[in-house]
Amino acid sequence: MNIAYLSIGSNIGDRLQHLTEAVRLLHLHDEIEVTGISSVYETEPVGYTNQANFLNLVVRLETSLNPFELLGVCQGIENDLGRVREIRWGPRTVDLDILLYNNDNIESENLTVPHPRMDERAFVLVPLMEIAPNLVGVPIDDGGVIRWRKVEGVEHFLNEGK
Ligand SMILES: Nc1ncnc2c1ncn2[C@@H]1O[C@H](COP(=O)(O)OP(=O)(O)OP(=O)(O)O)[C@@H](O)[C@H]1O
Ligand SMILES: Nc1nc2c(c(=O)[nH]1)N=C(CO)CN2
Repeated sequence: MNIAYLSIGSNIGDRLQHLTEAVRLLHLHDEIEVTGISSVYETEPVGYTNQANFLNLVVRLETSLNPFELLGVCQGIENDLGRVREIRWGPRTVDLDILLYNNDNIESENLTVPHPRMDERAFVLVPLMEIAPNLVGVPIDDGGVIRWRKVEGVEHFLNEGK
């Protein structure tokens, strides 16, 4: 079984309904089980700022689909929910991006995983951190991404009193 994380966003129409329907359609797929859903966040547009605010969330999936099959399902859901592609990074009824697929690195014409812009997008990292705190990473100068790991905190001094 494979584990994937998707970012889902909407900034046209009934945004929350679009997000809800996208998650429902994913979960209804025979080869997908949605096993984690973040909170929904209202976010200002990045990349192309002359558009309405988005609602964003991140989901965790377990799936027998390969990454390219999963991309096809995502694009089918976008089409089912009426997405029209007019302006790059522009308004959309719904957008489903594959963030991570296992620990795979995929570089192909139609699919790059990890998503190439995920580590510069708070609308991705904040909901991802909520459902997978051990997965958030930061880019490093060789173009890679280091993955943070949680270590012991420093709050123990609070128990020592002042
Ligand atoms: N990880 C990925 N998830 C989804 N689509 C991807 C991914 N990597 C590459 N693509 C390709 O990107 C193409 C354009 O996707 P789309 O129009 O949704 O981009 P966008 O969401 O507006 O911008 P961004 O990719 O910056 O989020 C898709 O047709 C798809 O083939
Ligand atoms: N806040 C926000 N901004 C965006 C988003 C998005 O989902 N949320 N998606 C984009 C293209 O993928 C471009 N800009």
